[in-house]
Amino acid sequence: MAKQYDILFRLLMLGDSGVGKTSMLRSFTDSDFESSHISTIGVDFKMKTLEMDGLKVRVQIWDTAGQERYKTITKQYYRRAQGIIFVYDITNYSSFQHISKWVGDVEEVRLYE
Ligand SMILES: Nc1nc2c(ncn2[C@@H]2O[C@H](COP(=O)(O)OP(=O)(O)OP(=O)(O)O)[C@@H](O)[C@H]2O)c(=O)[nH]1
Repeated sequence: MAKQYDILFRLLMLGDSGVGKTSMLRSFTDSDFESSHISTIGVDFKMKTLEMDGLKVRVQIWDTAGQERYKTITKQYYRRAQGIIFVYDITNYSSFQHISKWVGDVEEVRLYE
């Protein structure tokens, strides 16, 4: 059976609830947009395989819930990611200010592992 990919990247999306994490991901993997906001429960993921320099690169993107109540679940994924996409809503200044809090949460988990 042909190999499905040559390289796998695991990425994680973090940011406040409602900033558009799920929407960005759907747009990237399915070229689709949903106008209603259905909050992610815990963690969800989608994949996309891209061809780069003759290599099949599979990107596995983990979409986390922005709501505080899911923090215990979402933190479990901080360690496993090779890259993190911090998302804010350009029309919501506090969601931008909170980016430093999200970065701090990641540092807390990754520095003390
Ligand atoms: N106008 C506009 N609305 C957007 C855009 N991106 C997302 N939205 C809307 O913003 C709302 C929230 O989007 P989601 O992608 O569900 O947000 P989220 O960050 O995944 O939220 P949680 O799962 O609760 O953490 C939805 O109603 C989307 O339709 C955008 O670029 N422009």
